[in-house]
Amino acid sequence: MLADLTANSVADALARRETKPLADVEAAALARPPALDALEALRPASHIKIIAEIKRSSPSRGALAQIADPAALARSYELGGASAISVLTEGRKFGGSLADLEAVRAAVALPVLRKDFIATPYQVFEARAAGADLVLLIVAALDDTTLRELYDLIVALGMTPLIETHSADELERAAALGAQLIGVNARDLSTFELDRDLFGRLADRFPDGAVRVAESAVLSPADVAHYRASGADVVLIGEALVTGDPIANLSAFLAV
Ligand SMILES: O=P(O)(O)OC[C@@H](O)[C@@H](O)c1c[nH]c2ccccc12
Repeated sequence: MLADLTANSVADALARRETKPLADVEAAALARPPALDALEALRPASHIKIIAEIKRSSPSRGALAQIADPAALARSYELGGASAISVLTEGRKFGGSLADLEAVRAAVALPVLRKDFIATPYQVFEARAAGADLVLLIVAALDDTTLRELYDLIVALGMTPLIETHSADELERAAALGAQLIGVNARDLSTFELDRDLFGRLADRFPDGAVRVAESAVLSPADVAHYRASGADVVLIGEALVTGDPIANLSAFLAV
């Protein structure tokens, strides 16, 4: 399933490349004002930090929310105290687009993450051209050579890679990259099964100094407290924020 999601995202990027050649996207990426310092925004603090996600649907959960105006939702996230915003740009299963990312970028002063199945340099240039400050790389979807190439390109463009893992072995691969921002996704992207305790089991295997991000499966403040107690610096929350009152939910999540 992860392989299909990635193959589809790469195919969609190749189709866009027909009308927007790499040289154009590269030029647009380099013409952007510099990316925001996401590592600074997500630096460990005395309180948990939240990356708030804009996601219309997912293969595991189906339709979640219409989100006619992603910029307005992003402004609510900013008002509610989020430290960064994640925008799903995958179109087929998650209902997102690069236009969503651009609209969000224009609406808020927070760092913005391109959340997609990134496997080619073209997609990284697209992210920067749309105004992304962070780009997600999923270790399970990439071989080490590609992972290194994309990681270095993200950094060279002034952005911050968020390296997503789902096992001790993948955490080691993230550490070998020198990654400073590493996530553990509670959801296995091959089976879509949730393991809420995976983050806790892996928390002390993060490399020294890395910012520790717990991804997925937060529905209540108790879930945030559980991740915090297990060592998370940051939690990435989608479903609970797009289906409920974003400002009220953020303030409850930040109060733990
Ligand atoms: O909606 P949730 O359970 O709060 O999860 C958010 C986020 O972690 C999830 O959307 C996600 C994490 N990693 C991904 C990779 C691709 C697509 C989606 C994701």
